[in-house]
Amino acid sequence: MSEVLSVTALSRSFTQGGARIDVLRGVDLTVDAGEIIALLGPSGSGKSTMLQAIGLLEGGYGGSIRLCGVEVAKEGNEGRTRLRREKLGFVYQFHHLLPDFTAIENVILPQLILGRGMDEARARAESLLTDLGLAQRLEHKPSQLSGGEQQRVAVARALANRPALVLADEPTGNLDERTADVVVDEFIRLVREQGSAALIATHNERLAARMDRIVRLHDGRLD
Ligand SMILES: Nc1ncnc2c1ncn2[C@@H]1O[C@H](COP(=O)(O)OP(=O)(O)OP(=O)(O)O)[C@@H](O)[C@H]1O
Repeated sequence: MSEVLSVTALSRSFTQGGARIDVLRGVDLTVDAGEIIALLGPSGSGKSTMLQAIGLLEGGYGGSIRLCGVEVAKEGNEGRTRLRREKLGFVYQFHHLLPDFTAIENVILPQLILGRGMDEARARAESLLTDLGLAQRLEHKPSQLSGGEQQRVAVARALANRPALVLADEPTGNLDERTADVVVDEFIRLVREQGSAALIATHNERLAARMDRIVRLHDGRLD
């Protein structure tokens, strides 16, 4: 299996009010192409911090992150931005959709940023949203959609560029249990269909059991 992500000795500390907390203390993780991994850990254990580092959203960490064979620390800002756009997709707890754009526009936009033509981007967005049961909601704005629908649009947006790795931070944390189950099932199905890997932080052991592998963050390391 080819390797999508290799994290070695990842560390991250914060200093708050003069006190230093070591949130990540040497995290090692390898993710193979197409692998779907649940990241579990109690509140405050550092799941979001870990996803932010892997998401190349923040510097300030120690250790090594290799994404699709590229050592991230050796890249400048431009290189990191390109890697993020080309290789990663993100789903957050709250959808973070652009409020003034329709569902389909929210899914088209990241594709245009990567240079895909409008017709192709629109066709891909429509196909993903239809697959997620939103064929009748393409022209709705986020505020006109239910929480579960908004999260489906966020899933479509994350997958639009066929990322090698999807990072999801509590993707169904604000949904009721039944809706969360359905959205996670659809999410996993689509990720599998297109062969992406995924690292999904969750508190929910039941949802985690549907994934290929579970890793647990504890005392700043993965068990
Ligand atoms: N920018 C920051 N400055 C100071 N401390 C921070 C910062 N970001 C995170 N922390 C601290 O790092 C620890 C880990 O936070 P993080 O959000 O990564 O945990 P989590 O496992 O995702 O928690 P939850 O499941 O509640 O979302 C917490 O104690 C938090 O207070």
